[in-house]
Amino acid sequence: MTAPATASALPAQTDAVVIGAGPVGLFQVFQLGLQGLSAHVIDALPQPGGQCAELYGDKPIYDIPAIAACTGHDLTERLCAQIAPFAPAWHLGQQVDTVAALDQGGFLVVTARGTRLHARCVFIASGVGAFMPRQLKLPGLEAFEGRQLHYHLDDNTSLAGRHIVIYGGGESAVRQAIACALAPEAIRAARITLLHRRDVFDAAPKQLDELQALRAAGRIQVAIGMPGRVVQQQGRLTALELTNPEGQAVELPLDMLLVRLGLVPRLGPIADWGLQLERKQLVVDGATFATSTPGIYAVGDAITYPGKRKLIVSGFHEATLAAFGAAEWLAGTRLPLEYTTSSERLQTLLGRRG
Ligand SMILES: Cc1cc2nc3c(=O)[nH]c(=O)nc-3n(C[C@H](O)[C@H](O)[C@H](O)COP(=O)(O)OP(=O)(O)OC[C@H]3O[C@@H](n4cnc5c(N)ncnc54)[C@H](O)[C@@H]3O)c2cc1C
Repeated sequence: MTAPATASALPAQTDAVVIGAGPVGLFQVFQLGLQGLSAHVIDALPQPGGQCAELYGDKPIYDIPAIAACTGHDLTERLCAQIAPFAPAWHLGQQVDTVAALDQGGFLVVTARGTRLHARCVFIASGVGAFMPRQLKLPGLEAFEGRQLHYHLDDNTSLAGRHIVIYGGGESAVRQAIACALAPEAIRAARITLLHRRDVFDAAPKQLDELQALRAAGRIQVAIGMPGRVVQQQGRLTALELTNPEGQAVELPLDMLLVRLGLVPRLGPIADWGLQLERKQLVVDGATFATSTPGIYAVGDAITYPGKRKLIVSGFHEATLAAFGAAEWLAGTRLPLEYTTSSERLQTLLGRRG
């Protein structure tokens, strides 16, 4: 952890900040809600779900208790619905840079986008690290980021009249190309090109069928080649120069380039927060999931303890005990176990009673 911070602007107050909106961070919010603790959730990605949404959104998971099969996206949706009664505050698309103990108690949590939160306790559910888009490195390309070069696209961004090139061969590139082709006509791109180094795409069979149908209908074009150079005119990115499979240099004109080469996890600033680490994993007490700093808890793939398994169900167990650990630490006393089936207090918190 960095030195005690002095706040320049008044940060929002909350019981808990949950760093990471993967499946374990989401379930952490639920368990905190049952303890009557409010939460703000922060994730570097623009949407919740962590690895489930980003790495296997359309693939099936078979080992979630009582759900015979669901996809990564399904699980994320179910978890978001389950925590809705607790109305967490969301801060997506921003990485947490600093967690600092405050002289007056609690922690100041600051993100790269300047969000400042004063929390009574902090839960690190950061998985394998903050997911950042894998960048396309070409001389001069970086200068177009945010204008013609993007790594994420909001659903309602208007591409009307433009030629968008989506670069990548994995699930997220394919999904993005399909979404662009099926966008409402008023905002749909004039031309959509999916660019990959070979004509083989790694996505779920349903998506591959959809891609094939849209290609056959001429709504998505596929370009094969490796980008080697940017072409610009009067400060505008006008094309990418590709080396095609025959080894020739060809130009692919474009108005917008969306790079979807997957994500790379970065442990990032967590290593600077003064917490005990073992092989880049946070060391926790397996009874309360407290880290080496009182008031900071850690759960999910980010942690290590004897017997740790990197499974979603293990993370759910950890989140449950971490919420009890924090609630008892804040209350200074042991708290009773209540069941959601029979506790009026819990049912009221869940919005199941009038
Ligand atoms: C291909 C694949 C298939 C899998 N299949 C299964 C399965 O069938 N069953 C199963 O149980 N498990 C499965 N797993 C493992 C499972 O996905 C992980 O155990 C689970 O995602 C861990 O959840 P988490 O919430 O701890 O971390 P993650 O899902 O990694 O989420 C962590 C989140 O924290 C964010 N973050 C990190 N650092 C910061 C920061 N500083 N600021 C802001 N945000 C930050 C990241 O952006 C990320 O969104 C699979 C994993 C993979 C890769």
